[in-house]
Amino acid sequence: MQKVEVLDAKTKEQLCFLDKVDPHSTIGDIKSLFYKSYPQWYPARQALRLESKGKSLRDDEILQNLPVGTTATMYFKDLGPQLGWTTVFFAEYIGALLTYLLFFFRVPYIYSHTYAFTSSPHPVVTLACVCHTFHYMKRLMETIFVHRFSHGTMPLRTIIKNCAYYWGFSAWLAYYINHPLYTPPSYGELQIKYALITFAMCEMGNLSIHMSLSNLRVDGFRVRRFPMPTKNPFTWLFFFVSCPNYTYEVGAWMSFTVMTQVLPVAIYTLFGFIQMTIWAKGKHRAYIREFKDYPSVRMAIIPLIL
Ligand SMILES: CCCCCCCCCCCCCCC/C=C/C(=O)SCCNC(=O)CCNC(=O)[C@H](O)C(C)(C)COP(=O)(O)OP(=O)(O)OC[C@H]1O[C@@H](n2cnc3c(N)ncnc32)[C@H](O)[C@@H]1OP(=O)(O)O
Ligand SMILES: NC(=O)C1=CN([C@@H]2O[C@H](COP(=O)(O)OP(=O)(O)OC[C@H]3O[C@@H](n4cnc5c(N)ncnc54)[C@H](OP(=O)(O)O)[C@@H]3O)[C@@H](O)[C@H]2O)C=CC1
Repeated sequence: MQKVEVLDAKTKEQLCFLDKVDPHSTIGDIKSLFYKSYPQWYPARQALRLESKGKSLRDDEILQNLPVGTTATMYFKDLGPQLGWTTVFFAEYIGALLTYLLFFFRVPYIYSHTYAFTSSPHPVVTLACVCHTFHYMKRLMETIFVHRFSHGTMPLRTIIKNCAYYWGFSAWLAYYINHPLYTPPSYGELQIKYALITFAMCEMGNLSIHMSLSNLRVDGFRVRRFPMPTKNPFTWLFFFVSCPNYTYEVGAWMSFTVMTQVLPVAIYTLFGFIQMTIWAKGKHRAYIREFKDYPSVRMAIIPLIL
């Protein structure tokens, strides 16, 4: 049996002393024991570390494999309120989807009252609504049926930030696309048709990558692997980039920009691109660090460039 003392990471004050812990226990088990003494800190809120400012231990790490003596000293940090990913994504995506529809149906008090519940004479406006709705419905379905998230939860402050981002931008895009004075794209049907084709391809590509990532975890979270192209041609982008799901996501929004020819859509695409590039570069660096045989030709998000 092993002893575990848990100290507050900030004050170094002892919060708990567990004197009979099975050495095969995981960090997740220790969090559950700690939770018994502190019911306000459910396991998902807890971060346990071996150094007060070090890296948080993963829930699946085993006590006897850690570099500790007979008494393991761990530092506790409260991560604050947490929400499950499915709840978070429902709030983000359903919010974005419904906000857009308010503008599409021109509910009163958005545009002049003479336009209340009228529809646009331009077919591209309806097509844009179908594409936007499809995009978020797809992401909702992926959240339920495809993704296997490693973090069980998300911080409450992240959901507030993400909802502001998605709902705010959805309203802004929808306002202009569904505006009674909206003018269709300069090159008419040809522009719309090509944009629709690339949009559909990018959506299929994005789904294919999400399925590949999910398949990496079919046998649980323990085996560490990096993603590889499969027989599905949409996954061949893995030959060139570490995060093709982001490449396809940016492609879908670029197509939507060409389809609607609306400046706020281009601005939203740019914001998404910047955010995804930051994440992709971080993940790319992590893959290179972890896997010595990582393909050197791969870039983070844009083949051969970025
Ligand atoms: C016209 C309208 C305009 C509107 C404008 C609105 C402006 C808003 C701009 C904001 C832009 C935001 C863009 C969002 C786009 C969103 C897209 C998506 O929805 S993508 C899918 C959703 N994904 C995410 O949102 C990412 C969420 N994930 C995270 O935030 C992090 O993964 C994490 C915090 C959960 C964990 O971080 P990670 O790097 O994996 O862990 P570390 O161990 O390195 O820790 C770093 C740091 O975070 C603390 N931490 C870790 N876990 C948690 C947790 N569960 N809760 C709270 N805090 C956590 C950890 O302790 C570290 O802190 P430190 O102080 O260093 O100790
Ligand atoms: N329009 C916009 O502004 C933005 C849109 N998005 C969209 O949302 C989608 C999801 O975003 P995000 O969560 O950041 O995408 P990620 O690529 O970080 O993750 C997608 C899923 O794949 C898992 N995963 C990732 N890498 C691996 C790996 N090497 N092995 C096993 N599983 C892995 C993740 O698990 P884990 O829980 O470990 O992360 C997660 O479940 C994006 O693909 C994009 O389509 C995202 C950001 C901005």
